[in-house]
Amino acid sequence: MNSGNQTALFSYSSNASTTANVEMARILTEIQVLELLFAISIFVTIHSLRQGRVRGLAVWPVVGMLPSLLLGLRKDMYEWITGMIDRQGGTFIFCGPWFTNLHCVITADPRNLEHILKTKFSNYPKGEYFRDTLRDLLGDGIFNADDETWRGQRKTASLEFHSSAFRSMTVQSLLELVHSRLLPVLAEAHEHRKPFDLQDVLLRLTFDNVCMIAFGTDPGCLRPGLPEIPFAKAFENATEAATIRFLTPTSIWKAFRYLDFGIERCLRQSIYRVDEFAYEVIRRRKKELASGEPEKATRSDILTSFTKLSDETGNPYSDKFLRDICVNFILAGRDTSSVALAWFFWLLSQHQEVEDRILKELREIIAEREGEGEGELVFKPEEVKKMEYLHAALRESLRLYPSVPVDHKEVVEDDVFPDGTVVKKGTKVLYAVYAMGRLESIWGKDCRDYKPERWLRNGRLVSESAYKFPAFNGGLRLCLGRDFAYYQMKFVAASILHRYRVEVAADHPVEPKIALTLYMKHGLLVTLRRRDEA
Ligand code: HEM
Repeated sequence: MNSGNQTALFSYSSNASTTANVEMARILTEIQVLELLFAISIFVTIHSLRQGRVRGLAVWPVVGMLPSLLLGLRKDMYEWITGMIDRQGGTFIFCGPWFTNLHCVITADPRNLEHILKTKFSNYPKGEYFRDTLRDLLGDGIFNADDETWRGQRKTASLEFHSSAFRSMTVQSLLELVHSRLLPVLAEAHEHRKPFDLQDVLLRLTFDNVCMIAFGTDPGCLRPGLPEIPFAKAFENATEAATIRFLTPTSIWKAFRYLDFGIERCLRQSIYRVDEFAYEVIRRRKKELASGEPEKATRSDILTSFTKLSDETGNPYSDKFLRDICVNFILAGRDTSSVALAWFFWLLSQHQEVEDRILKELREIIAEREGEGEGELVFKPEEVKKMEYLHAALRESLRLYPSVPVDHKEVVEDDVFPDGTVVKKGTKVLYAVYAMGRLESIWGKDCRDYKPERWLRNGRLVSESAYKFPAFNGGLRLCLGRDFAYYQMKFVAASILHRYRVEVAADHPVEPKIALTLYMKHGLLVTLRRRDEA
């Protein structure tokens, strides 16, 4: 019994020491693991920060530069990118998390832009990633197309944009919109003395205008009471939802689309409404053209022109292709000039001396009129052409606030940029148009000042390389609507400024929104004061 007890005691103490040893070993292992993890994290942190010194931002395992990007997004993202590019000498390689589409090269070097947009144009298409992301909305339209699909549309649309019929249609449609819709809406706002969102009013104006150009139809967004128009709303929702795809891993948005879930469901429904409108207009137009009424057949909008043409096989274009063409033109022209005008009016409110010079120019132009009656003053196309200071003021505003703040290409074959950056096949390349307007290396010490004189020599407008000032893109894909956009902006700005002083509401916050187009995040709240008021 005793010996048995002793054995039990012995065996107990031997068991106890084994358990203690096991416990000790476990604790030691845990400490070692913790030490190892600690050492690894110190190593990773030092490595990431060291990488940061060379590459501009710390590069963390798995998430890459995402933490710094998120910090940048909390403030002003465009300014953050500008600072980063400036510190990196003009080109910056962003390493996104491995599970996202965010890896890219961002450049603001004019030499690189010339290389991408002109010299090696065919090596830098929009690419499959861009096309895939926007295909549901844009189809095979000019914005989303490369190679032959793009070339054919570009050629036809370019001929159209330069035809005198098209020019007079755009001039006439704008005149009607400004004088019978914009000015009455402004007069009403002035009468009620209440602040209103000028950016919204301008957006309605350019949306109606571009629909008249693309479809030959006026959706009527700009009307007293500023009604909500289902087609315009659907277009806006579709663009916003499609933009979100750029920030979402491809597999995730595709899964959401498959499940018809969340933002993808909203996108599908919005595109459905856009299509409903587009196909109805196409159906009506084809019927009109078939009826042979001469008045209808002489329309010169984009839809009518393309409907009369045939594809390379000699067949008329399909309704789907006509829809794609029109939707792309609306996307191109619906908000670019309006947001540019909103920033322009805001800059003017900060620079009285620029407004005074514009008014002087308008007075001089009006003074040249001879023997004209007292009726409502309507600026003529030849007068708009003479507004060179106003042109310079708008261009300067686009330099600081480009409507398309960042643009995108994809590399076809490995290449080296003129600044020495190596780009591999499939790399996404962004060119930071917003940053380019704020680089001392491009514009000198006063790069952040608003100075229309920058664009004038002896009072005459001088041009600048599109690779230094790419607000309208450059090279073979230069904006097709550039001349019209300047005409539109000058006509609208002159018609408003001649009648009203635009006063931005005190303390109204002004900052850019992160989107494909540089909207003012909170709109532009203004009141109007008539020029002839005391
Ligand atoms: C201030 C106003 C405008 C600005 C700043 C602007 C800017 C641009 C930019 C940056 C591009 C290149 C986009 C890209 O390829 O990714 C572009 C292309 C284009 N723009 Fe504009 N745009 C303006 C107004 C307009 C208007 C009013 C129209 C038509 C009525 C228009 C029609 C086009 C078309 C058709 C393209 C495609 C050209 C191509 O890919 O070959 N734009 N525009």
